[in-house]
Amino acid sequence: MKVYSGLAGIPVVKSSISYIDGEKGILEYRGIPIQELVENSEFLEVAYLLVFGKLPTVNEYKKFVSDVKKHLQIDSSIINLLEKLPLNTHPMKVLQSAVPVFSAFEDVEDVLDEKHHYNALVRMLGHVPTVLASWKRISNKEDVIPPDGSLSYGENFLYMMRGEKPSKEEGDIFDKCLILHAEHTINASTFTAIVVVSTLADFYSAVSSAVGSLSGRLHGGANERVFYMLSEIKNTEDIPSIIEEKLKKKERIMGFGHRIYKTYDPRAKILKDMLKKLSTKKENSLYRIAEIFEREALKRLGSKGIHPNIDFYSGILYNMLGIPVQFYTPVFAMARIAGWTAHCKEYLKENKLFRPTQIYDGGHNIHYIPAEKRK
Ligand SMILES: CC(=O)SCCNC(=O)CCNC(=O)[C@H](O)C(C)(C)COP(=O)(O)OP(=O)(O)OC[C@H]1O[C@@H](n2cnc3c(N)ncnc32)[C@H](O)[C@@H]1OP(=O)(O)O
Ligand SMILES: O=C([O-])CC(=O)C(=O)O
Repeated sequence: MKVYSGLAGIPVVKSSISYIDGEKGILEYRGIPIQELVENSEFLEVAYLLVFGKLPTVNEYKKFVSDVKKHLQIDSSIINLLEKLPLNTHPMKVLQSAVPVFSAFEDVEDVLDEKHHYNALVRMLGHVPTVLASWKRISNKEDVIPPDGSLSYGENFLYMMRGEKPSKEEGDIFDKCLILHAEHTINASTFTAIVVVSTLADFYSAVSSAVGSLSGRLHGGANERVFYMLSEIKNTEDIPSIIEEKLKKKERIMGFGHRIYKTYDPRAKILKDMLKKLSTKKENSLYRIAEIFEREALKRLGSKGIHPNIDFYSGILYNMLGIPVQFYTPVFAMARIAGWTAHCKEYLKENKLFRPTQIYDGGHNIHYIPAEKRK
């Protein structure tokens, strides 16, 4: 028997939700290239596409958006809960704690029932932006701003978080970021979600667990670390030695490398293009640093198939949109609700409890030693 470390290269599902060609740098959602969706669609439409397998008709989409917007308002008990938390609680932990509480507002009769899948999806898409924006305001001792359903999904989030309405351009940029983060086959957090749902736990438990999985620095948590890494650079001439030093110490370069992509992550390319366009209008020193960092890191890592991933450039865009650094990974989670839900729903069609095995390499017949005799 052999151990498949990290399950690398082992298929655990058949799925029609998204497709990656890691050699060519291709990503498709339900067969549609990511570039085309970023160009033409909006996040909630993409969420619908991912979960229901097709683009919605005009009426289907109207109903879906209206159902999500009905859930932008959260119960005052959730705000009370947030108000009791220590002010320095990381927003990923806040999110991980808040999502299971949403189940108190839905009578989940049967996890296999598609009604639950729909209800949980629209509730989480509606509640999560409000929880995050409220936590940003509460933790800064600012007044919570109620949602404004007349704004687009992304505009409303920026408004609730910042306290001022974003421009149309800011709303569009944010929406495109959400599309790019919505889904990515069986990554660690999506795998977590389907493992949880395979026990027939509800979708809130699956998503809460997935949020925990996404928070780690080898996964979504890298976007926050990239921002700190780049912000610490005072002089661009130091970049080559900073990279050398990290590699010498066997440290990972945050925002670089991927289990599946052995070339440039197509999402990073789109984010970089968006930043490049914005930087021609307004000088952005962090983007300039990131570009030089990328060039220098690629000189050392590119030949090993280690390139920028989605987490490398996203934080610089979020920074431009006025989103505080600790909220970069939570914003990733907000978008990924779509992918997690799509996979949970798909997995339950032919559910099989996840229960892998192990190769035991411990001892046998070892006897209990009373505490006073232990060394
Ligand atoms: C949304 C996302 O989750 S995207 C990924 C976000 N995570 C990061 O940006 C963190 C930095 N990146 C990494 O740690 C890795 O690239 C991972 C974990 C994402 C994927 O790596 P894996 O496929 O598991 O490869 P693994 O960890 O086995 O690394 C293979 C080799 O590449 C090296 N390597 C991989 N990524 C990096 C990196 N970012 N910096 C330096 N070296 C790296 C490893 O040190 C290892 O070298 P070795 O064979 O000499 O020991
Ligand atoms: O696919 C992965 O392993 C990580 C990733 O890029 C994502 O989840 O977006």
